[in-house]
Amino acid sequence: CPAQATSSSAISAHSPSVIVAVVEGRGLARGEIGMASIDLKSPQIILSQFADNTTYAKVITKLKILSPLEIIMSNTACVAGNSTKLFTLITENFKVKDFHSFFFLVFIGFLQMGCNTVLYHWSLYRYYCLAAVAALLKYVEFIQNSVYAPKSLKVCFQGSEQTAMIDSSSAQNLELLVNNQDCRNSHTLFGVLNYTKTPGGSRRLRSNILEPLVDVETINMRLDCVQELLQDEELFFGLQSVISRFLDTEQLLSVLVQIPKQDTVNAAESKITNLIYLKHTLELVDPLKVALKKCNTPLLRAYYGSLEDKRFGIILEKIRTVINDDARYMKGCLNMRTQKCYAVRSNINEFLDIARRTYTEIVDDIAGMISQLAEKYSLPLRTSFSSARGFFIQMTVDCAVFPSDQLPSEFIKISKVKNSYSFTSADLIKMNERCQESLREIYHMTYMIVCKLLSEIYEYVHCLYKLSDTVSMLDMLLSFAHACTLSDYVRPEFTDTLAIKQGWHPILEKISVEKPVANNTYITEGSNFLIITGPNMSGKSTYLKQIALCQIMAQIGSYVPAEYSSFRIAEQIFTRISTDDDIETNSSTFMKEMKEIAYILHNVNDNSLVLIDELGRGTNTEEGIGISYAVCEYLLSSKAFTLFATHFLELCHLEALYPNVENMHFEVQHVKNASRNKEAILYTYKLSKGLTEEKNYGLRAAEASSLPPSIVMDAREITTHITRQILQNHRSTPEMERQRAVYHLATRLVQTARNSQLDRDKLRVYLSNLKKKYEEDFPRAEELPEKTEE
Ligand SMILES: Nc1ncnc2c1ncn2[C@@H]1O[C@H](COP(=O)(O)OP(=O)(O)OP(=O)(O)O)[C@@H](O)[C@H]1O
Repeated sequence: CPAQATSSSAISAHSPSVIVAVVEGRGLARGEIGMASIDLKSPQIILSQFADNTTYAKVITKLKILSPLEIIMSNTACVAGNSTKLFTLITENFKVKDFHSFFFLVFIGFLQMGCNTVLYHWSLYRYYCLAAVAALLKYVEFIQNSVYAPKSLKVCFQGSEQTAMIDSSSAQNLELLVNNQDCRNSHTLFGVLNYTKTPGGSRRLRSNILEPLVDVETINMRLDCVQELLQDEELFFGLQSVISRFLDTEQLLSVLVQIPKQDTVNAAESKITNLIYLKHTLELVDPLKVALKKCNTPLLRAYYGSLEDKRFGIILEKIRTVINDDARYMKGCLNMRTQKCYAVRSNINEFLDIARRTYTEIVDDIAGMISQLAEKYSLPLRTSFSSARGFFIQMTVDCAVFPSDQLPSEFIKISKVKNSYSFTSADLIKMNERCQESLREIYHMTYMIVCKLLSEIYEYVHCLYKLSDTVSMLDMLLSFAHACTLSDYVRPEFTDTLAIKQGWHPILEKISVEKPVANNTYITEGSNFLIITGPNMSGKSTYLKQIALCQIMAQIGSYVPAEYSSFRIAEQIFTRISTDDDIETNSSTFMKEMKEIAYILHNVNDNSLVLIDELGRGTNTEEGIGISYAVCEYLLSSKAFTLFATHFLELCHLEALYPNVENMHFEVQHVKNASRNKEAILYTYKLSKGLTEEKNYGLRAAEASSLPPSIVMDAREITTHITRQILQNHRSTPEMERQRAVYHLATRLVQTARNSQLDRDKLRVYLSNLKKKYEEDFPRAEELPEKTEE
C-alpha cells in the first residue's frame, strides 16, 4: 500500500507482484511463445511474442527477470502425464497455476468479430500474446475481485530487440541484484547505483540493470542528463528534494483504475486513501516543473514538457471541488484516519457532516474519559491509537517498581513493552465500537462521493502514466548522478572498441576499505579474444566481472568507474563464471557448466560480450583442455568480444595460431618472508601482456593456506613425478613435431583467410613470416604444397 511507499521501502517495492500468462503455439507453431504480464502494483500490461528454441532459454530468462508471483498456463499444456516441455521447465523454476483454456481464447474470438480493424490485423500476427492477455485479465479479475476501469490500462508490446539480453545465470554470476556470498543488497551492482528515493525509481533501476539499452542515441541522452545534474548543483538538489516526496505513483495508478466488484469497507477506505495520495502527487507537479525549469538537455526538457499537460490541472481542480485543500498524505495511521474522515469538504452531504460531528464527539469523549481515569487513579495515563486496537490507554512507568497486578481491575487486556503498559477498559471497548460504526458510515458516504469524482477523472487519468514514467526516470538519473559524486566515475563513449583506461570493479570498491587496483582493457575487432592467465587469487574473475559491470553501467546511461572508457554496444552479455558456493555434486557442476557453455555457443553473435572463467575445471585436465580449446576455436570464428580466463596454459598457444588472440596475465611478486624464511606471494592485481610464467602456483597457494605441510610436500613430490611421466609420454620424434607444425600452420592459414578484416598487405606479411619461421624450425619445409602461400 502506498502508505509504506517511502524511500526505505525498497524491499516491499520488490516483493513479487507480477502475474504472467504464457501460451505456446501448437503443431508447426511450437516454439512460438506469447506472454502477457501485469504488475499488480502498476496498471500496465506488457505483451511479447517471440520464437524460442527448444531449450526455451528466452522464456525462462524473461520470466526470471519478471520474478513473477504466479504464472498461468492453459490447462491443455499440463494434462497429467502429457504436459508440454515448456510447462515442465517452467514448473521446475516457478509456481504455476493452470487455467481453463477457454479463457485463453475468449478475447481473440471477440476481436475477430471485427470490433477494431487495427487490433483485428494485429491479432492475426500476435495471436499468442493476445490469448495470454485474455486469460491474464480474466484471472486478475478472478483473484482481485475487481475489474479495471475502461480505457485505463496502458498496454505495451515489448519485442526482445530493444534491450541487451543478460541470461539469468549471468545476472547471478555478475551479482547484479543478489550477491552469492552476501545477502546484503549493497554488495551488488544494484546496491552500488541505488540512491533512488521512490519505489518506482528503484524498480526502474532494477529492470534497467537486467535489460540494458542497446540504442546509443537514447543512452547518450541519458548521459547528457547525468552530466547536467553533475554540473548544476542547484538542479540536482532541487530535483532530489521534490522527487523524494513522491509516493509510489505506479501503484497508486493501479489501485485507482481498479473498480472493486463489491463495495466493502476496506475497498471504500482504500479508495479514499488513494484519492488523497493522488491529490498529494498532483500537487507535486508544479514544484517539479519549477525544479526542471532551467534544465537544458533534451531529455530533461522533454520531461519538463510532459509536465505541461493540462490534464494534471484539470484533475486537481476537480479533486479540489470535493476534497479539502488541507487533506494530504501524512505519516501515522491516526493522522491518516483523520485525513480520510475529513477529506470531503463540508456542505457537500449534510448526513456526512452529521456523522463526522458524531465521530468527533466520540473521539473527544474517549480523550475525556481517559483523563478522568488518570485523575481518578493518579496514574500517568495517555491516549494511544493503533489500527489493530483502535484507541487504547498507555502508561509509562518503571515496570519493576509498578507490577501489572497493581493496576486497577477495570483495566483489561494488559500488555507490556519495555517500560510501558498498554491496556483498555470495557467502556473504552464500547466507545471504540461506536467510533468504528460512525467511521463506517463516514467512509461509506465519502466513498460514494469519491467514486463519482473518480468517474469524472478516469478520462484524464492517462497523464498519470506519463507522470509516473517521468518520476521514476528522473529518480534513476538522479541516482546515477549521486553514485558519481561518491566515486570518480567517467562518462563513457560508444565506438567499435572496448577501451577502458584504469577501470576498477565498482562493487569491490564499495565493500573494501582500499580502492581496488585499476587496470586497462583494449579489445577491438582485430584483437577480440583475450586469454587471461595468472595464479589463483591473482584477480582474474574479478577482472572479468569488472568488464561486464562497466559495460552494463555504460549501457544503462550511468558513468563508469574508470579514467576513460569507450564501449562497443553489446547485444548480449554471456558469462560462464564458476561460483564457489556450488553445493551440487561434481558431476552436476560439470553438467551445469556444459549447459551454460552450450547456451552461449547457441546464442552468441558478432555483437556479444562473452566472459568465460575456468572452463573445464569440472572434469580431468586433458578433457578440460580439449573442451576449452574447441570452445575457444568456435568463439574465434565470431567477432564477439571474448575474455577467457584459464589455468590451462596450453590454450595460450592460440595466440600463435590466431592473429586476433592476445595473451594477458596477472602479475604476482615473490617476496621473502624473513621471519618464516619462506617465499610469499604478493598479489599486484596488475594485468600485463603475455602469459603467466608462474609454475605450480596451485601448490604455492595450498602452502599459503592452512593445509598441513606434510600434505603439501607429498603433493609437490607427486606433481613432479607425474610431470616427468607426461613429458616422457609426450616426447615426440622430429617427424611427429613436423606433422604437428604442418597441422598448426594449415589451421592458422584457414583461420587467417577466414578473417576478412585483415587487409591484404598485412596478410601477406603475416603469411611470409609464418613460412619463414616454419622453414627455420623444420628443414623439410619444401615438402609443403607449393601454393600454400596463396
Ligand atoms: N583489482 C583488484 N584490486 C584489489 N583486490 C582485488 C582485485 N582483484 C581481485 N582482488 C582481490 O583478490 C581476490 C581474489 O580475486 P579473484 O577471485 O578474482 O582471483 P582469481 O584469479 O579468479 O582466483 P582463482 O583462480 O582462484 O579463481 C578477490 O576476492 C579480491 O578481494
